[in-house]
Amino acid sequence: MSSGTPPVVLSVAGTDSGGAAGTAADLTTFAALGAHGACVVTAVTAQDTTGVRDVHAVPRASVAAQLDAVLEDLPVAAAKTGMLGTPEVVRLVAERLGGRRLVVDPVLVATSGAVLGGADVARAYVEHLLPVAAVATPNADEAAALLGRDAAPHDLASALADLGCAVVVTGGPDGDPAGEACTDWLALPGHPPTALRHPALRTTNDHGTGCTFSAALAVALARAPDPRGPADLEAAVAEAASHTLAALHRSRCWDLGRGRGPIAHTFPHPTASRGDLR
Ligand SMILES: Nc1ncnc2c1ncn2[C@@H]1O[C@H](COP(=O)(O)OP(=O)(O)O)[C@@H](O)[C@H]1O
Ligand SMILES: Cc1ncc(COP(=O)(O)O)c(N)n1
Repeated sequence: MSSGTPPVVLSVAGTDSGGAAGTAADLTTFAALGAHGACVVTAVTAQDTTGVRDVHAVPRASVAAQLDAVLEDLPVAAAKTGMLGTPEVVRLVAERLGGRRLVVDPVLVATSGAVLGGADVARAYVEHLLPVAAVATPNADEAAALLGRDAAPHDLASALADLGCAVVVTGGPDGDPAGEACTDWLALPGHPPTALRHPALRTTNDHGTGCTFSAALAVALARAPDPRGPADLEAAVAEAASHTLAALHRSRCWDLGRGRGPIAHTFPHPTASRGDLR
């Protein structure tokens, strides 16, 4: 690759009109971490910080055409999936991106509680996409929905890793009685799960956190020498968590919207330091 050329990382996700989650979170995270972002849109949501008002699923043929356009032209180093919306699109993504450096964030429910993928979508993830992914990043609720049963986060991580991919069951601050630490559980097929702990931040501006984390993980995997090796995987997850924590820290005092505000995707720029623009 010629000097200065960034790695290409692909987002396959839905849009969020409020600019907090989905495609917006992915592309801004890729840019912040020095990757060129390509994007395949699977759904258009009418969404703000308080909820999701409407979802338009992009037809399978159009998602397939977008995937073909990107894959036939660009050297995609890694990809991540967010909201896929329908079982047909989950299967399509498994066919086109399976076996690559692929991070699957199985988006089923938004921070606001809106359902973005039903039981049929959850089944398609388990049957088709997780077995061909490099890493899956469900939160504990999504992991339970995928397995159809509840259990402790480390058990959920182990059970999902049995499908053949590495799994990070992410945990927000609610998992800690004191609310001071977050524990993400990393499980690799055939290995006992490992607890990865980092400080918890008190904030209501966390819309888009899971998208930011999985996008940062895809960039780290794009650069990893051995993306399936335990050491590189653990380092990539730690990098993604630290990027996410820094982003949550930057947005913690923001006052945007009436609901759970966006996590910061931007890096402060010297010429854009006036925080009071309205
Ligand atoms: N309040 C918080 N403080 C610090 N880290 C957080 C906080 N909330 C989530 N995280 C971290 O952000 C990443 C994404 O997790 P999570 O919020 O569980 O995703 P999702 O949006 O899918 O529920 C994980 O590494 C998790 O530990
Ligand atoms: C289009 C789209 N993709 C993903 C999410 C999940 O993000 P969050 O869990 O922060 O609501 C979302 N709300 N909208």
